[in-house]
Order: sequence, then structure tokens, then C-alpha cells
Amino acid sequence: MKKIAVMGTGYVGLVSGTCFAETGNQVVCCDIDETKITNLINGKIPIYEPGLEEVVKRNVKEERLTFTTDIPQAIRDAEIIYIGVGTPMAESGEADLTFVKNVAQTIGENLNGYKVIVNKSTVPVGTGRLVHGIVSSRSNGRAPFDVVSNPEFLREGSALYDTMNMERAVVGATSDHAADMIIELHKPFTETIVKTNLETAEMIKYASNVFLATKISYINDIANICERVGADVTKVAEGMGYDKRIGAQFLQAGIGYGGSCFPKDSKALVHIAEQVGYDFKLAKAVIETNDKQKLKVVSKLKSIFPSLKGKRIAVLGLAFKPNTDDMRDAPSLEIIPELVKHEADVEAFDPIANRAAKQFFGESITYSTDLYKTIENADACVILTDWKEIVEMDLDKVRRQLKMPILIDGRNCFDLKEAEKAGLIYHSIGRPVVEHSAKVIQ
Ligand SMILES: NC(=O)c1ccc[n+]([C@@H]2O[C@H](COP(=O)([O-])OP(=O)(O)OC[C@H]3O[C@@H](n4cnc5c(N)ncnc54)[C@H](O)[C@@H]3O)[C@@H](O)[C@H]2O)c1
Ligand SMILES: O=c1ccn([C@@H]2O[C@H](COP(=O)(O)OP(=O)(O)O[C@H]3O[C@H](CO)[C@@H](O)[C@H](O)[C@H]3O)[C@@H](O)[C@H]2O)c(=O)[nH]1
Repeated sequence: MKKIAVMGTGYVGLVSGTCFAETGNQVVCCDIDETKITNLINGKIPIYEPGLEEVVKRNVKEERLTFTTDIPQAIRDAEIIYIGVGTPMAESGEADLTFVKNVAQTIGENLNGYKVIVNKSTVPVGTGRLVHGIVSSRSNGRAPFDVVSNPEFLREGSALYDTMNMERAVVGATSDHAADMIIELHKPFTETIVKTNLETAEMIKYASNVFLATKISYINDIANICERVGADVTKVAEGMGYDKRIGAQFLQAGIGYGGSCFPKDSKALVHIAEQVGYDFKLAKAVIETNDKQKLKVVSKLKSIFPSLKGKRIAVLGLAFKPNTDDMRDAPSLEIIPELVKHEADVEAFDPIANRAAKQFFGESITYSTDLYKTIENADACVILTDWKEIVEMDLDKVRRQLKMPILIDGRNCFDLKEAEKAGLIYHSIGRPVVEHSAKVIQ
């Protein structure tokens, strides 16, 4: 059992802290956001993450998990301090390290004995050394400490499962002793440990995320070519995916990647490369493809309707992916303002993210959690997120609800034959258009 303090109660800090408690450690999760901590103390989970609430409550009840804004005290009491604060994108594209530096200062000021300081936030190569320097200067040699880089690979929407069943843990440390402590901590989660130095561990995180983003932009480029040559990208991806060297995952063509990580991390890696005089052209192309891909559903709509003015468009899904209410860099943030700019009348459906989305779209659109009501009487329906409810919707019913039988699917949720059978005009990404014989467009 270790005494652990976790800085930051976002997706990473809260989930990691909870999982460390679940595996028998004594954990205090800390945040500077008083509302978040008050809510957590009162049993309210600030993020939507399947299964998390139950595990948090159990660990609180069994007195392994607590929450506080008293960060100095939490630091003084801990043997291991995890940093899981945000590293948002600055104007220049680089990662903003303000929150990480602030935490490092507070740790230095409160260092009262040997501690292992572990960074879990996604940070540019060299940040571990920077944290070491800040803690050193603020603690004035009061006590020894080590710094470890232990990047996080969880996905939102399955964060708890991903942590409890991680495919690997990466541990880069300034001493073998510290590395061994963190490796021991991860034994309940995985047997696969990559032990390395700080810089390599930091690089593994960016290299992994940008590789996955590259797979997505690659298949989206292939999809765009498929549309021009009459091929079906879903079959192309299937045919590619059986090759173990390629792998079937992350070859789902659509409106591109969003979320709090891929967009910012791909830009950060381009910036890291620039700093050392390397022009990372491949990553730049990945970003460019993704930026263009988001608006494909709008151009498909515009190819059908001479004008979108006054057209009632049902938008299905606002979050950047299913099972989350996270709106950070969601494709909907680009697509909906474009529809509104063209004076379309947008009614949106999302089972979870409406409240979070309202902060961005305000009253410019209407919101619903009733799928078929959203579609009722719409001139067209556009899918932006592959929520289970959407993937499983009854296309015959969709056809009956719509004013015009037009479905633009940005996530390739349906079989072409199924859409044809339902009598829909069905546009998806990188696949032939399913036409409808009757003339319905006015
Ligand atoms: N969200 C993900 O799926 C994911 C996955 C892997 C890695 N990451 C990386 O992990 C980091 C955290 O991401 P997130 O999504 O959890 O962020 P988040 O924005 O959801 O949460 C960060 C939390 O840190 C708190 N905070 C800021 N300064 C603080 C301080 N000085 N002391 C204590 N708390 C402080 C904020 O109030 C906030 O609650 C980022 O670097 C991100 O790139 C995120
Ligand atoms: O074949 C695919 C797979 C994903 N996506 C999109 O890519 C984005 C990201 O999806 P996903 O990776 O599932 O979600 P995140 O929660 O952002 O997780 C990524 O980013 C995290 C933060 O760094 C990492 O920890 C995870 O390993 C990494 O998968 C979403 O918009 C998806 O719709 C596609 O378009 N096609």
C-alpha cells in the first residue's frame, strides 16, 4: 500500500486515482477547482465516464479515496505524487505547461522527505527535467526526490476499463528505485512494462497518439479517393485490417478525429520537431486532412440542396465520440456553426452532451435527447457521433419520420443495402451514394 496524492481531478487524475485506490492504495485526489472537489466529496462525479461513479463511491466508502483542495497538506502526506493536470494547446500550437509548472512549484515548496513525483500529463520532451529543476530550486535541497514520466493511454468513454486492463505501462525515471516503485504500482494493471528514461517515455506518448491520428487521416484520404473511383472504404479497411502488420483498429473513415488529445498532441509534436529544426511534414499533412474532413458532411448537404436557408437539419451526436460528454475539439464545433451560417435550422440530438454543448452553441440551435423526435419532419438528418442509439436506430422509422428521406452519415454507421431497403438517399464517407428513384428535392 502506497500513500498517493494525485494533482488534477479531470479524466486522467480522477480515473487513475480511483484505480490506484481500487488496487489497495491510500489515495487523495486534489484540485484547485473548489466546485469539483465539493461535488466529489458530495458523491457527484464531474465527468461522464461509464462505471466510474460506482468505483469512486465504493473506494470512498472503504476509506481508500478522499478529495481535497488542501494541496500542500496532500503533498506533505504522500510518498508518490502524480501530476495529471491539463496541458492545453497554446496559440503557437505548443503545449501550455502553466499548470504543470504551478504544481511543480507547490511540490517543491512542500517537500518534507523523499518523494517520487510522477508526471502523467502529456508533455513535451524535456518537461520531466523541467519539473526536476523547479522542484529542486523551490525545495532548496530540503529533501531528495525523483521524477518519473508515466504517460497515460486511456480513452475517454472506456477510461476505467482501459486503466484496469492497460496494454502496457511506460515508466521513464531518474532512478531505478523510483522506476521500481512505479512498476510495482502497475502490477495489478499489466505485466507489460516499458522501462526507459524520462525523454523516451515522454516521446512514446506523442509518437503513439500521432501514429493513431495518422491512421485516421490515412483512411480518410483513402475514403476521399474511394468516392471518386466508386470503391467502398469500409471494405478497403476490412481488407487491409486482416494484415496483422496493419491491424483493423483506427481505420474507420468518417469526419475525422476530435477530442482533447489527437488535435492538440499532433500540433504539439509538430512544434516539438520545429524546435529541434525538423520539419515533420507527415504530421502536418495528417492535421490538414483532418481539418478538411470535418466539413465533408456540409459539402454533401450542399450538393443536395441548392440552399440550406430555412432547411430543418437534424444533427445526431454532438460529443467528439460516444460515451462521453466531452466537447473539446468535437467535429460538431466546426460543422454546426457552418450550418447555422448557411441559415439552416438545426435541431441536435445527443444522449449525454447537450448540457456541455450548450456552452458552445447557446440558443443558436435546439437540443433534444429524443432521437426520433429530433428527426421528425426534418429536411435531412446528419450523423456526427456513432452513439449506440444512433447506430441501432430503425432506418424504416427514420425514413417515415423525415420530411425528405435524406441521411448524411459522417460515421458510416449503416450498411448500404440496409439504407437502400429503407428507401433513403444515403450519403456516407468513402462509399457509393445510395440514391432514391423518386424526385424529392425541392
Ligand atoms: N482526457 C484524456 O483522455 C487523456 C488521456 C491521456 C492523457 N491525457 C493528458 O492528461 C492531462 C490531463 O488531461 P484531462 O483530460 O484529465 O484534463 P482536465 O482538464 O479534464 O483536468 C485537469 C484538472 O487539473 C486541475 N488543475 C489545474 N491546475 C491544478 C493545480 N495546480 N493543482 C491541482 N489541480 C489542478 C484542473 O482544475 C482540472 O480539473 C493532459 O495533459 C492530457 O493531454 C488526457
Ligand atoms: O478509426 C477511427 C478511430 C477514432 N476516430 C476518431 O478519433 C477520435 C479519438 O478517438 P479515441 O482515440 O477513441 O478517443 P480519445 O479518448 O481521444 O483517446 C485518444 O487520446 C487519448 C489522450 O491522449 C489517448 O490516451 C488514447 O490512447 C487515444 O486513443 C474520435 O473523434 C473518434 O471519432 C476515427 O475517426 N476513426
